[in-house]
Order: sequence, then structure tokens, then C-alpha cells
Amino acid sequence: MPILIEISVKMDKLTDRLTITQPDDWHLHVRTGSILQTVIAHTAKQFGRAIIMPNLKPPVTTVPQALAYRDEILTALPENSSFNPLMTLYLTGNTRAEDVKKVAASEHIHAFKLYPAGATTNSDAGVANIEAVYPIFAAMEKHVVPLLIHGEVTNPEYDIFDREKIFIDTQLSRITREFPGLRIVVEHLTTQDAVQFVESANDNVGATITPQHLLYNRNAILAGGIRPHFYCLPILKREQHRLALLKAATGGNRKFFLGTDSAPHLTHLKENACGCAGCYSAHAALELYAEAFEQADALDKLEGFASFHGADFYGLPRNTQSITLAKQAWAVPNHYGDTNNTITPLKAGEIVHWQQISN
Ligand SMILES: NC(=O)N[C@@H](CC(=O)O)C(=O)O
Repeated sequence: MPILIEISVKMDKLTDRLTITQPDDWHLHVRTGSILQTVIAHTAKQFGRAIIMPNLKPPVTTVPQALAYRDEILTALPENSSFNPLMTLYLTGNTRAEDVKKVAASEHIHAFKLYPAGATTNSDAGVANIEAVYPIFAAMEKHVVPLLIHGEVTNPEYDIFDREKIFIDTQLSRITREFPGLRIVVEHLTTQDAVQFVESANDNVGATITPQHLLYNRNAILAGGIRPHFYCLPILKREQHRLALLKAATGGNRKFFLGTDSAPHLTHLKENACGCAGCYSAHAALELYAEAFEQADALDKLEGFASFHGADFYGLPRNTQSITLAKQAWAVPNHYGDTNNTITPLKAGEIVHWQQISN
């Protein structure tokens, strides 16, 4: 497999163009209502498919709700787009084994998302007692339905920078031990500890990595003042963790794949006394990953990470189209959206060095 990956990446040194198989985004928030149209256009321009996170208000907990949300997304897509939203259900204390069977039988719903209650944006309806949903994990294991995990403990007594590691030590290691056949995606890894955990777990355990966690460490949140657009959960960590994530993403290991966690919030709700968690990256997702991979001198590994590993993990066919990026600087706009509903993207007003030129 790695040999195939090497061969199919076309990096033309003379023109500085990079052509890869069309990628997928295995962790995406697109919200609902007026903002949806703006953000889905960005994603659909680059990605063939995306795992759509279900943390709406109220959350998407049933098959009919997920199918209705899918229809809303399809309606919001630009004309002639062939983007395919892969839906998920929000796991709660009320999820039943019957719901797992329905998801297994659904063509459009691909996983359950576990939010520990209170861990992040719109997670209040999440799971307060993880052990209580073990029977549902057993049903997912049996029906081969993946479990996507926001891996942080929620007890406010724990230091925010330690919450991922403590979740791994106290919850995740036990879940993987008790359900070795359960397909698990540890979402948006942020620490060296999480990288090591995923590497040493069995092949049913994979992980997504975001562009912000590859490009920035926690200093970005406090560079000369409080910078709310770098605040997401799990929060950015120390440089040693960023380097471990970069090594994992660029190392060719099939367990690690692209998941932007692009999470739009209106600008005024982030630039606020109590700003929301989430970075918006869909406007330049692949370009931001290309910058990170280029830093690691590993552009030849981008295609595996962005276009193959996730599809293989989910047992879906790889995309057949391709996408080309050029080494072409462009300035990211300060805002997207309309005047009443603006979102501030990652690198707002800054230069991005790669640009998509075709799909
Ligand atoms: N990543 C974030 O900081 N926020 C996400 C939720 C999540 O994935 O944690 C959101 O929906 O805004």
C-alpha cells in the first residue's frame, strides 16, 4: 500500500503543483440554517465526503433526524456538487441497541459520536456515565458501527491541558480492552500520549488530526493578547505535542487520517467574554494541511493521510477524482458569511501558501 501512495502523488517541482486523489474530511461541523450554505460550499469544493458531526441544538439522535439533516445539507450544496455527507448520530444515555441496528442498516449513517456530557460545544446532552452505555458499545461492536469519541474528561477539577490524557488512562484504555472488536475513532488528537495510545492499540482504533493542532501550539492562543479564534477543544497543547502529531500524520501510518474539526461559530460569539470553542478551517483545509506536511518535508505523505486512510478505515471506496494545489500565495479574507452572520476563519487576514486550483 505505501508504494501505491508514493506513486500516485504527482508533485511537479517545476510548477510547484501537487495533485492527489480527492480527499475526505472525517470530522466536520456544518451547523444548520443560514450559516450552513456558506460553510458547506467551502468543504464541497475540496472534499468528496465528510463525516458530519451531530452536535446541533437539539442534537441529532435518531435516524429520521439524521436523514432530514442530510437533506438540508444536500439542499444547501452548490449546484452540480457531488459532495456526499456521511451522517452520524449523537450518543446519549437513551440510545438503545435497536438504534444501533438501524444505523447499521442505513446507507447514509455511518457512526455514533460520543461526547462526554459537558466536554465541548453542544455536548450537554452527551453521556454522563460512560459505563452505563457499555451495552450500546457491545451492540456497535456486534453490528460493526464505528464509535467516534471526543476523548476528554469533563471534571472541572482536572487541568484543561491534562483532560485528554486522563480520558485515555481512565476511560479509553478500558473501552478498547473490553471491546476489542469495536471500531473506534479517537477524534482530534492533541497530545503525544494520544498518538502513542492509538499507535499501540489494535487495528480497530484510528484517529483524526486537525490542521490547527498540526500548525499551532498553545502559545497561539495567547500571543500578545487573547486570540479567541485559536480556541478549540481539545485545546492546543505544548510544542512537543504538536511535533508528535505532525510525526504521526506524516509518518504514513494508516491509523491517522484527516479530520478538520472545522467548527464555525459567529464572530461575535467567539470574540466574547465567554467565547465559544471551535476553529473554522474549511475555507482552506487542504491548503493548511499542505503547509504542515511541507514543514515536515512530507508532502508525499499527504495523499495517504487525506484521501486513503480514512476511507479504508470506514470500509468505503476511495475517491476517484483528483484535486490539484499550487504553491501560490493568497490572503485569507477577514470574514466569511453575510454582514449579520460573519465567521472568522483560521489565518484571517494572513497568507496561505498553497491554493487549490482544480478539482
Ligand atoms: N472542536 C471544538 O472546539 N468545537 C466543536 C465541538 C468539538 O468537536 O469539540 C464545535 O462543534 O464547535
